Amino acid sequence: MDYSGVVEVTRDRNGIEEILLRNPRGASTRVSLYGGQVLSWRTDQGEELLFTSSKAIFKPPNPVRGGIPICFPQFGNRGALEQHGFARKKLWVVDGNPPPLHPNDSYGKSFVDLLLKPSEDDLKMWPHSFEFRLRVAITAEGNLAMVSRIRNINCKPFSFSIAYHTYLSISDINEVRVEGLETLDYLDNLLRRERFTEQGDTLTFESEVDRVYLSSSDVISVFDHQSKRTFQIRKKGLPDVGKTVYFPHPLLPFLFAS
Ligand SMILES: O=P(O)(O)OC[C@H]1O[C@H](O)[C@H](O)[C@@H](O)[C@@H]1O
Repeated sequence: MDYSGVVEVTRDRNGIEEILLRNPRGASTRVSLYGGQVLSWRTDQGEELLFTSSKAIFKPPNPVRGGIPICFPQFGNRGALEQHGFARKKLWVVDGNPPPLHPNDSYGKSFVDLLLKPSEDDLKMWPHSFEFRLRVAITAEGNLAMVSRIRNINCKPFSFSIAYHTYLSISDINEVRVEGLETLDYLDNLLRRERFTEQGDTLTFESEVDRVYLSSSDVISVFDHQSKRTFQIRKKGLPDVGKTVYFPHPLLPFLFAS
């Protein structure tokens, strides 16, 4: 089974296209061309798995606080660009003819490929010619899969950061624990990025947390005891994990950066 099941293309209130993907069992994801941002991921029972803030502003040029903003070419304020770079505030296009990916990245998945190229203005801020290809896919099992490919289209080397700034929907932050970050070093954004080592076996949350865990393993689990749901987050080629929890809001943004 190999299908690219784009079910529907709609326009949001600003006239920007959104693409709905659905798997045969009915699990779905919706991605906006604004920012290449996944805004929804639903189970086959229709339950939303991503959080979007009720205060999110759906009006360009604001970034949307919710779903999965793409941070590129900078994560956070670690660089000269605006917070999280410009990709989350740009209009992406659908790439009808992307360079081939590994067959496993297509097999049994419903997917769409998006493309971002720098505008003249972007090149003034960040003078590097790139093509950013993003594949968003939903698997036969209802998993959400994202693959990013950044191509340097001239010969001058450049470095960048990328993050999937994923806002997971959880029931009650007091009922959540995270496994897979034990014993790692992290930079604490609430303490001027000072470096600490994680001591606990699993992580629970009692107050605001804003950290980047360094060189994490490729599987992290987020257990939500109240909703009896476990998110398993698998990554490849992205070394670090960030974790931000705002209190008292019931959301657990989770992100990966490199
Ligand atoms: O408000 P935004 O620009 O979307 O950033 C949202 C969050 O991004 C990261 O998680 C940073 O570590 C946080 O300090 C920041 O609050």
